Order: sequence, then C-alpha cells, then structure tokens
Amino acid sequence: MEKYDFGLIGLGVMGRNFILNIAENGHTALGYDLDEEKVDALNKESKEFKVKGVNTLKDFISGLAKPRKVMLLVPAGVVDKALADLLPLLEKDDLIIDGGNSHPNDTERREKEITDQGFRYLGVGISGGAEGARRGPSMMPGGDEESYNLVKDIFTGAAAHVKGEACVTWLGKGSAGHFVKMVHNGIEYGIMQLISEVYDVMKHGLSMENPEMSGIFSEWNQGAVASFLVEITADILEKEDKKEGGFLIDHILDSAKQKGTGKWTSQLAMDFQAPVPVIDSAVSMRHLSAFKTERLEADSILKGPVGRIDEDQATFINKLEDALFFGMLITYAQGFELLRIASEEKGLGISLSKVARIWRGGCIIRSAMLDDFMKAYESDPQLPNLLFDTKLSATVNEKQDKVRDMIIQAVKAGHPVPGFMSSVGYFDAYRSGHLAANLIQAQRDYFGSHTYEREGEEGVFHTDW
Ligand SMILES: NC(=O)C1=CN([C@@H]2O[C@H](COP(=O)(O)OP(=O)(O)OC[C@H]3O[C@@H](n4cnc5c(N)ncnc54)[C@H](OP(=O)(O)O)[C@@H]3O)[C@@H](O)[C@H]2O)C=CC1
Ligand SMILES: O=C(CO)[C@H](O)[C@H](O)COP(=O)(O)O
Repeated sequence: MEKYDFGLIGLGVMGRNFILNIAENGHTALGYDLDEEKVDALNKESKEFKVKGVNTLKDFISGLAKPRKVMLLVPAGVVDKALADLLPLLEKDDLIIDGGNSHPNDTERREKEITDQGFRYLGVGISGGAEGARRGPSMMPGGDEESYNLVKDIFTGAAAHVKGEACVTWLGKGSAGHFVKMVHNGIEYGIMQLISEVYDVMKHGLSMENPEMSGIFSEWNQGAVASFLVEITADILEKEDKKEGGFLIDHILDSAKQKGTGKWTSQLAMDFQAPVPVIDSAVSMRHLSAFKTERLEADSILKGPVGRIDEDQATFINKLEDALFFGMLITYAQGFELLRIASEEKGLGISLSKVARIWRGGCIIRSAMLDDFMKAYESDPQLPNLLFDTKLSATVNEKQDKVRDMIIQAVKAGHPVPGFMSSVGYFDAYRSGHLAANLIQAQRDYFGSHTYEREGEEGVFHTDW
C-alpha cells in the first residue's frame, strides 16, 4: 500500500486548504477528521491531487510513511484530546505538529510531555485564513530545529513567497512559533481596531457613503498603509447585501466575536511587563462591543456630541491616512518589542528581522511597512524598539501633528478613537525622559511604606509623610 508523505488531522477551514496546498506542491497527503462529510469532500479532490481522506485514526496512522509527520489543525480547545487519541498509535521519532493557534504555555507543556515519550513536536503558527492556507500562508515554526528540517521542504513549498523568499523560517526553540503567531494576532487586533475607528469617523463624522469609503481605502492601499487589512476593508465596504438590499456592512451587528489570541497577547504582555496599549485597547473594545444591550441603554442616558467633523473632507481624510500609518506603526512596534522582551526572558532566540521577513506575505498583517521593519532589524538586530530606527522615527515625528489633530477633532465631535489615543499616548510616554512615576513612587511609600528610589542616589528610602 502506498504510504503518504504528510498527515493532517482536522479538515476544516485551515486543514482542508492546507492539505490541498501541500498536495499541489507534489507531496502525497493523508487527511483525517471526525466529521465524515469533510473526509468525503477531501476524497472528491483526489482525482486532481494526491490526497486521500480516511475515517479512522488507525487507517490514518498506518497510511503514513515513517517517521510520520502529522499536523493538527483543530481548535485550540481540543488539541489535548486529539493528542491523547493520537499518541498511543505513534512510534518513536514520529513528528507531531500543532499548526493551530495554541497558547504558548500549552505548547511548552505539550512539547515536554510529548518529547519525553520519544516523539518529536513542533508548534507552528499559520496565518492567512482559508485563502492563505490554500495558496500560500505565512508559517511560524518553533521547536526543535532538527525536527523542523524534516518538514522544511514541505513547508517552504506551501508558504507564500515574497521577492523569491518563502514566508516561513524556523523561529526558535520551544514555543517560539506559537508566541510569534500569538503576537501576530495581537497586532491583527490592533490594526483592525484602528481601521474600524477610521471607518467610524468617516461614516459618522464625515457622513461618507460606503462606496466612497471603499474608494478611499482602495486608494490608500496603493500608498504607505498598503496592507491586506486595508485591502479587504475596501472590498467589504462595497459588498451589496443579497438578502435585504443595500450594503452588507450596514446589516452586520456591531458586536465582534473573538477566539482569544488577542487577549492572550495582552495577558502575556502583562506577564512580561511589556507595554502594548494599542493591543490592550483593541481587546477591550471587542469586549465593549459585545455589551450591545448595555450600550443601547447608555446611549439614552449618557449625553455627548455625535457630530460632524468641521474640516474640509479631503484635508481630514489626509490626516486619517497619516493617523492610520502612525497607529499601525506603533502597533507593530509594540508587538515587536513584546517579542524581543519575551524572547530574551524565555531564551527563545527569536530573530526579529526573520519575523518581519516572513510576515511580509501570506499573513493577515502583511503590509508594505514590513519591508522597512525587516531592514531596520537587519541593520541593528539589537534595536530595542522600531521607533529607534532612523527612517521610522523620522516618519512618526513628521506624521504626529496630523494624528493629534485628527484625534482632537474626532474626540470633540464625540467619536470613539481609543486605539489612536493609545498610540499617541504610548508615543508621548515612550519619548518622555521624565514620566510622572515619581509621584506614583511617593504615593506608594505614603500609603504602604513601599519605599522609593531617589534620582542619582543608590538604595531605597522611606519618608514619614
Ligand atoms: N480560520 C482561520 O482563519 C484560521 C484559523 N487558525 C487556527 O487553526 C486551527 C483550526 O482552525 P479552523 O480550520 O478554522 O477550524 P475548523 O473548526 O474549521 O476545523 C477544525 C476541524 O477539526 C475537526 N476536529 C476537531 N477535533 C478533532 C479531532 N480530535 N480529530 C479530528 N478532527 C477533529 C473539526 O471537526 P468538527 O467540526 O466535527 O468538530 C473540524 O472539522 C485553530 O487553532 C484556529 O485558531 C489559524 C489561522 C487562521
Ligand atoms: O489566527 C487567525 C488569523 O490570523 C484567526 O482567523 C483567528 O481566529 C482570528 O482571531 P479572533 O477569532 O480572535 O478574531
């Protein structure tokens, strides 16, 4: 019986597309899913590609060439169960790859448990949604490098390519891959929040119609903020609603769901004491959006302006574009700084230039800016923050006036722009040689005798206030 090169468990949105991508690149691949319909659907593809779907784990395992290479693409909550079913059927040196969005702490625990039993384990982040999985995602592998080399060719063929370079590279030990994917998603939350604030101000502050907004986003997608998320926003805004007429966007409930990766980013950033306020505010805004009933009630009690922006539309739109550039750059800067801090503390050895390189294509946060980030980290791998790069700092310095002005006008007119406010607040705090934390030290000592440090003196002090 023919043995297959690669096995995939979970033939849903990502798994089905990824297995076809692998097969299209000349590898034979075997798929398994609990859902028989998904297995049948895969078998319908077998005329075109060397793929096959099977209904039992036993057939799946016996059909794979040794050492087996098995990737899981199942929801985070069922990974342990899927592993418990799988492990008893495997043999020493078989490789298990978790390709889903797993929490980095879970990946570390699983890597230890699984390698202790003689198997190999990789935690690999994959980004790009259904289309990326099918045509070329960005892939973020972490774990033992020797194990990665077993699937390096398969992954390199499947990944997106930018300027001839594959958007995949081994990122570091342990949870490095899943940590990078988690931060990717945190940045994704931040940029989505900023774009939604722009949309809100355009719609309610400038009274713009959907096709007009779509046109602006399309135009922006040719410039400094060119990115996948800006591109799809242009598409979304012009989509008509087949059910009730008008535009689909106007029929969608203003209450966003989440699977949790943005929240994990904020939680772990807190653990590492890495400031990521744009991401935090994006996570909070998703929570606030879900308070629909409460918000409707508050709308009748809490009064404020919901007014027009009093500036010429073209001038204000130009400010919005610069604000989006500024906010996006700050969001990336926060994400990269979190990666730097966590990588150092955990000893993961993540190269930030490699991260920027593999995020340039295939993934949800791909954008024109990533080329500059890659160059910044290539010229100085020790860069503490992207804002220290000469070119990037000059750009934010130049754009900040327009961002401030945009925020002032949006706030005066009563439109919520917490993502942008967080980006400027972070920028102003980060560039402050003196923050007001001296007062916080004094207050802590006043109420709790926590002591304080003095400027230019060693040691700690306490005052009987
Ligand atoms: N969708 C996306 O855009 C992206 C998703 N991801 C991540 O990829 C992973 C997979 O996501 P996605 O493809 O969207 O999920 P789906 O829910 O679409 O697919 C998961 C599939 O796995 C099956 N499954 C669940 N448990 C088992 C098991 N023990 N054995 C075999 N099959 C099982 C499910 O079957 P059933 O439905 O019957 O339970 C389902 O068909 C997740 O971690 C997700 O966060 C990452 C990037 C993008
Ligand atoms: O990983 C992804 C994209 O990169 C997934 O689409 C993820 O599910 C998005 O996160 P959330 O559901 O929390 O919005």
